[in-house]
Amino acid sequence: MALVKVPDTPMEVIVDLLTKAKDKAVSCSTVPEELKGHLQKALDIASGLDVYLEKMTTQESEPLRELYEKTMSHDWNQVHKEGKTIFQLPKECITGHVEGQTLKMLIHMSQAKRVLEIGMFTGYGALSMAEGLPDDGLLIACELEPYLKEFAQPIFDKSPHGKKIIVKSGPAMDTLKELALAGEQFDMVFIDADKNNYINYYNFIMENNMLKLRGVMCVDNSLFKGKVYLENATDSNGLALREFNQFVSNDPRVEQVIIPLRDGISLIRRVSLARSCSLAQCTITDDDVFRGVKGLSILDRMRLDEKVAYVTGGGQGIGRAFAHALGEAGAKVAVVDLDQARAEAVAQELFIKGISAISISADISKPADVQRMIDTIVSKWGAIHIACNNAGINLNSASEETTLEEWDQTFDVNLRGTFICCQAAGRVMLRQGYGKIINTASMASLIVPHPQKQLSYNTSKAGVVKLTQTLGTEWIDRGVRVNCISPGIVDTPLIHSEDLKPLLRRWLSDIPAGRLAQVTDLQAAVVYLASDASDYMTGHNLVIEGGQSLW
Ligand SMILES: C[S@@+](CC[C@H](N)C(=O)[O-])C[C@H]1O[C@@H](n2cnc3c(N)ncnc32)[C@H](O)[C@@H]1O
Repeated sequence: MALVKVPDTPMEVIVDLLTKAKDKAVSCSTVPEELKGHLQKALDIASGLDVYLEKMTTQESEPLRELYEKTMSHDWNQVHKEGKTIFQLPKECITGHVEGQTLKMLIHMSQAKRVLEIGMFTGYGALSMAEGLPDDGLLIACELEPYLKEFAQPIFDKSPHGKKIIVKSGPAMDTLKELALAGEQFDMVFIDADKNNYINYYNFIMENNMLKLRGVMCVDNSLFKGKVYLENATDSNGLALREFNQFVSNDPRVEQVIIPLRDGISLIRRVSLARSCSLAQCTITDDDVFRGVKGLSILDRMRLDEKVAYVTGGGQGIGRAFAHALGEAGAKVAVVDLDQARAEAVAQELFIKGISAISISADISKPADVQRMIDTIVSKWGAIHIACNNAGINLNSASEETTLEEWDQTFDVNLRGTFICCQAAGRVMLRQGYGKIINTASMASLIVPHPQKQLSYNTSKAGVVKLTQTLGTEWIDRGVRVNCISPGIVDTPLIHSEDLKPLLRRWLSDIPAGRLAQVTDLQAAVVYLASDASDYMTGHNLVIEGGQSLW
C-alpha cells in the first residue's frame, strides 16, 4: 500500500484541499470551465512553491544530504518497537533543506557565535546552523532521546563543523536549568521540541537572561498547519502554539514576526534598551553609560562605517594589517604604497572581503605625490576621515659611520614624509572639522633597541612622536586628533633568516611577552584610534611591544 503523505504545513494543506476540489470539479460536468481553470492555476501556484524554493536554495553539504537520507530511510517504527526511543518519532519532523539553509543564513547575518537548539531530532538543523558558525562557535543541542545522539554523532564527525556541536540528552528543561546555573547566554535560540512546552522554554530563557542583548529566538512550527488561526481547531499542539504566539505578541520585552516558510518560523528579538528601561522594576541610572553614547554599545562605537581612510605603506606588513583592520571595521580604504603592484594586491584582498578599496602609488617624501594621493581620495570619496601615516624605512649603521645620505634618506621618509602627509591630510580634516591621524612611530622612540645600530631610525621615530604630540594638541580643538602607535619588534619572514638567528634570540630574551609582535597584534589599536571611541585621546604614543620598553 502506498504511503499517504500527511500535509504538514499550511501550504501542503492548501495543496491537498485544492487537489481534492479540482478532482471533484473535473469529474463534475456542471462546474464551469472557468472555475476549473482557476482551481488548476491556484493548485499550480501552491504546489510549485516548495518545489521551487527547494530548487533555488543553495545545495546542502554532503554530510547534510547524508543525514537527510539516513533519517528518511530509517525505520523509526521499528526503533520505537525495540524500545530504543521513548516516543515514536515521525521522520517528517526533520527541518530539511530550505529551513536548514534559512537558519544557517540567520546565523551568518546575526554573526551568532553561541546557539542553543531545543529539540534536535537527527541533527539536520543543528548541523546546518553549525555550518554558519565561525570556527570558535558553539551549538548546544537539547534532545530528549539519547538514541538520537548516537544516530547523529557519526555524521557530525564526518563534517568539519560537527565539532562545534554538543548534544545534551534528556528533558530540555533540565538542560536549560543546568545552563542557566552556569550563567550561559546565547546569540540564537532555536525552539523546535514539544509544542506545549514552548511557552515554558521561552519564559525560562527570558527570565534567566539566557538570550543575549542582540540575540534572536527562532521558533519552529509557529503556524502549525494554519491551526493557530483556524477558528474551529481543536488540535492540542495547534492550540498550544496559538497561545504561545499570542503571549509573545503581547510581551513588551520582545518584538516578533512570523515568517510563513514551511510550517512557520517566528523570529523574536529583545526590544531596545529604551523600552526595557521603562519596563524595568529596578532603579536604573539612565545615562550614556547605561544606554551607550548615541545609543551605541562600546563595540559599535568602534565601527568605522561610512569613514574614508588611507594607509601609506599599505602594500605589506603593518600597513597591510592596518588596511584590513580599518576595512573590516567598515571604512573605505585607499591603500597607498611606493610599489603600485603591492598596493593593488592589497586593495584586491580588501575588495574580495567586500570592502571598498582603491590603490594609489605615492612616494610620501615627495609633496606632489602626497597631494595627488589626497586629491585622488577626496575626488573619489569626498572626504578623508582617517589618515594612517605608516610608511617608513630602517637603515642600520654604527653612528660613527652613519652617512648624511643615510640620515637624510631616513628622515626624508620617516619624519619629513610623515609631516607632509599629516599636513596635507590635516588641511582637509581641518576644513571638515573632523579627522583622525594615526602615525606609525616605534618603540625605538622610547628606548634604544639593541644590539643593532640604527641612529637615524631611532631619532626619526622620536621625531614622529614629537610631531604627533604637537599636531595633536594644536588641532584637537578643531576636531582633528593626532596619535601614534609604537610597535615593538614585528615578526617578518626576514627575521627568521640564519644570519639573524643570534639577534632574534637576544631580542626574545628582552621581551617579557616572550615573542615578537605579529602585525595582527596592532590591528585593534588602529581601529580604536580611528574611531569616535578615542575622541578624548590626542598626541598619545600607544606602545605595543609585549613589555619590551619596560625591561
Ligand atoms: C521537530 S523535532 C526537531 C527537529 C530538529 N530541530 C531538526 O532540525 O530536524 C522535535 C524533537 O524534539 C525532541 N523533544 C521532544 N520533547 C523534548 C523535551 N522535553 N526535551 C528535549 N527534546 C524533546 C523530540 O525527541 C524530537 O527529536
